[in-house]
Amino acid sequence: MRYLDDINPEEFSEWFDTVIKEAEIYDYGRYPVKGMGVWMPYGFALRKNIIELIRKEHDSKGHEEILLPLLIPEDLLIKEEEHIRGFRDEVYWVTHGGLDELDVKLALRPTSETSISLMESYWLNSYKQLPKKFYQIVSIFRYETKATRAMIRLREVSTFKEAHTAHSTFEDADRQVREAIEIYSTIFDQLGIPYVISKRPDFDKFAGALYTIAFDTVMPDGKVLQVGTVHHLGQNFSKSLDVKVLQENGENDYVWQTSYGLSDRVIASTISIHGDKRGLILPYIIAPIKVVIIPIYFNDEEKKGVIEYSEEIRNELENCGIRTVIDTRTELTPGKKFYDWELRGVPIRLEIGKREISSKTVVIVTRDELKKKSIAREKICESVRKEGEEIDKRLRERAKKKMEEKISKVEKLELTMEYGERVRGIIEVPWCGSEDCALKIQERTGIRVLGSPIEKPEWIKGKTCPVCGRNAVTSLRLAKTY
Ligand SMILES: Nc1ncnc2c1ncn2[C@@H]1O[C@H](COS(=O)(=O)NC(=O)[C@@H](N)CS)[C@@H](O)[C@H]1O
Ligand SMILES: [Zn+2]
Repeated sequence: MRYLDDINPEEFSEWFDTVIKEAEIYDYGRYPVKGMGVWMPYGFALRKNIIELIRKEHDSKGHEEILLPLLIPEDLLIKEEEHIRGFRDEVYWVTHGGLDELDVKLALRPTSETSISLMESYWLNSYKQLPKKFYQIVSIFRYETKATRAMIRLREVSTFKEAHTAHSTFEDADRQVREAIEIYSTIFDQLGIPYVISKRPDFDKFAGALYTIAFDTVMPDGKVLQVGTVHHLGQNFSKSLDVKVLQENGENDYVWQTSYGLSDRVIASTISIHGDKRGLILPYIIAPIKVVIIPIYFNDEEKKGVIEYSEEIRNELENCGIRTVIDTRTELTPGKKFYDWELRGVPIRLEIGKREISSKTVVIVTRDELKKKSIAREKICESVRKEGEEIDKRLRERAKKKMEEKISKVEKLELTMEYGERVRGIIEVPWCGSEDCALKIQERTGIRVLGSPIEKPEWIKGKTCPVCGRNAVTSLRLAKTY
């Protein structure tokens, strides 16, 4: 099997670190600051396409893109009590300007609820302006003390999309949470990343939130990665930063807020979930290079015709917006070229030799199936687009099936570390709903509580909580996480 299924954590991190380097996506570990990596040209183009997809979904739902300063003065950052308690150990501070000590310490933003709320206290004064939906795609900084990893756990999170919304009522903010869940579901579906959506336990919600909803995916090594989160912030930040609007009833009231974030982990999971032993398999929708043409000839006589035919096809594909390259390198054999472009995950390869010219066809090989088939030269744009859609559909379905195989319902949970050590993927247990029991399960098994499904599952009917024996009201998901 070429795919990475059931690869163990060490092998998987070896595969990931090697592929992002060899495919020239991301240079990690050589830049002399821990937790900060470099986007290389091909990786930057991939990141750009993923950002465009994220932008499109936010813009289509009435979000306005803004840009807030990187630095947050200490007195502003500490305004919301719970927020700063949660972030205190993670904040980077700027203390000097040149040789001068700054009179106020400046934080590198770990996230921007405080700075956006301050600006909203100037911008917002009437309910007629609400709901307001802002977002920015920036670098944020967190002094992560757990092991840092390329794209997955960074100290400079270089692709951080943070959305911040303001509403007249609690209910409208709740509606926004549901809209954010829709936006994230669409983004992950387009990237073929499968996910489970869970309400985090209170002991693991975002600092300053009323509640947190998280998108988790299962990586090839069976460990779970939190790839997106949505938070209902209540009036916590609007009260501490005095964001009030004149309501319809003539009262001045604090706005209700939400925030939701994605990061470089979206790129890391797209790479990891679809990759195989040969390297990347990039979904057609976000591949920087959609088609690579490999001209095949055995002498200069043939070469001229084959290159001409290839250029004609490349030009036609480029003209219909399909990024296509012809690999004319003379120092590599076709076989070496196949290997190189498969490593880079280019979704479609066209092989063109003299036979194709005479039969007015091309040989097409899709990166996920790696099977050759001959298709007509005419309507090449349409055929390539159709093949691209088929690739993305197959990638999405394969990934979803793989994840579902790694989710198991467990009625009798052994509350031991040995049991926890053996867990791969996600386990779901019946749960009484008490956070105390959830904490006990986490402590006794050593695996992380992801939270509970947002819709109550049927299967827990008549089942009991593995800790207290009371009737289950919902299920609790647990997993080894990044
Ligand atoms: N150190 C990190 N490296 C890479 N991604 C991270 C890191 N920390 C968080 N993330 C990702 O960023 C997402 C949003 O971060 S968060 O803390 O949960 N939420 C916020 O910061 C809120 N302000 C919403 S933007 C997380 O779901 C996770 O996928
Ligand atoms: Zn219980």
